[in-house]
Amino acid sequence: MRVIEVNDYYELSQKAAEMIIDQVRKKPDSVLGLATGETVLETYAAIVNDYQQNQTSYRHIRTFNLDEYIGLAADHPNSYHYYMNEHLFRFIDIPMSQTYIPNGLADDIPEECIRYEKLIGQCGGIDLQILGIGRNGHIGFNEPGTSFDSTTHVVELAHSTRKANSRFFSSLEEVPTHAITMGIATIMKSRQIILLASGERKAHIMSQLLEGEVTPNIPASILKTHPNVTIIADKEALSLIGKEQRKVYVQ
Ligand SMILES: N[C@@H]1[C@@H](O)[C@H](O)[C@@H](COP(=O)(O)O)O[C@@H]1O
Repeated sequence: MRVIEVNDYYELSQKAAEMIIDQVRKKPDSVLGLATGETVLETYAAIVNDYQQNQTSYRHIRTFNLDEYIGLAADHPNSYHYYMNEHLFRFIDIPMSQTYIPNGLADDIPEECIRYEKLIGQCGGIDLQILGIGRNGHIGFNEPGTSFDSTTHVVELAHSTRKANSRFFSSLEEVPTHAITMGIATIMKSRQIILLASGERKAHIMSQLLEGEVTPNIPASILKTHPNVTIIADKEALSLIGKEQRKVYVQ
């Protein structure tokens, strides 16, 4: 695991976009794993900007999103389907039929999880997975305590996660209680992973992640055992890292 330290959120977004665009140019039929949340917003904006300036093509790219709320329709403004269309897909030349997001309205949700997991395999697995990190260390919606062997599954969202995500809803009650998420084993099968962390609100979890053990209590800690993980984090997110850990990880 290597950590690239950047000055601020702007630089983080530029760097992340650059690495994704690089992957797309090198392998135009790449399978990308995508995340939602606030952190990746400007990365997507930078990708759109590059598309408009340089016409990088996504025609043969396939994408798999990490997660989706259960019970929100694709056109609900807080669904991750809506988020992805709104911030990325509608601006680039990717055919919508090549963009996959778990269906949180499926009649048979456990079956949907199995289908989604299989589909990733049928597409050859994920070349590059983008991750954000929750303040409790969650990746996707894999909350603390999730088995490292988990594949795509249903989760009950932690109160802290619902509270954190309630900023996008009009009230906490409106935040769905459950979601479908790729599992930790699903994420770990990706050939390359980039995790993004920005701002002071991620400083505590970043120090726990970099200084602590590999433990299911901090789902992101498993990334330390993956052969190709890059963390892009800004100074604020790395502000609580001790000197020794800095030497080990930070470039
Ligand atoms: N399911 C998402 C995650 O995929 C995301 O990475 C994380 C961090 O979000 P943010 O970037 O808004 O801090 O929280 C959400 O719960």
